[in-house]
Amino acid sequence: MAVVYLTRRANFSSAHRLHSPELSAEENRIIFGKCNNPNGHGHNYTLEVTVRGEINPVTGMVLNLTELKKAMEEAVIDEVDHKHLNLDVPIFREINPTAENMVVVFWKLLEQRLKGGILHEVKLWETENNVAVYRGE
Ligand SMILES: Nc1nc2c(c(=O)[nH]1)N=C([C@H](O)[C@H](O)COP(=O)(O)OP(=O)(O)OP(=O)(O)O)CN2
Ligand SMILES: [Zn+2]
Repeated sequence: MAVVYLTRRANFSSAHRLHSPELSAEENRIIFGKCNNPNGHGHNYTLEVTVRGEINPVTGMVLNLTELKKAMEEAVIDEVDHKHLNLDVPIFREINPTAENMVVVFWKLLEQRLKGGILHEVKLWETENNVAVYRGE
């Protein structure tokens, strides 16, 4: 049986501030620099989600891409698009919204939604030069 990797991409826009409550104000400024500005700043993120599985011989699909689109929209995009992550998204009130933390959070949301252990990779482009990847390890 052939195992195929299937990827769907989605875009969203969010504001965030990089800040750790475990650090002093000065340490936060030193570590996070301009990204620690209390007013926050925005990114146009690109999320890429890859599932992995055998091709269903009847449908010819690993997973219907329409289902993957819906799962991504409902589990992730609707929660974060046009939001200030630190203020409007409960989980990021507790977790610093770095790209690394975001991919792990998104993995958990998508894994619950997709079920069946088919999730392979969650990739988040924060800018065209900065990308974080998580494979559930
Ligand atoms: N390990 C991480 N480091 C940084 C993260 C992150 O999520 N993980 N995030 C940021 C900021 O969010 C920052 O906004 C990154 O974007 P930007 O400042 O635009 O990036 P650059 O200065 O590198 O801009 P280039 O145009 O790519 O030069 C910072 N660090
Ligand atoms: Zn940023």
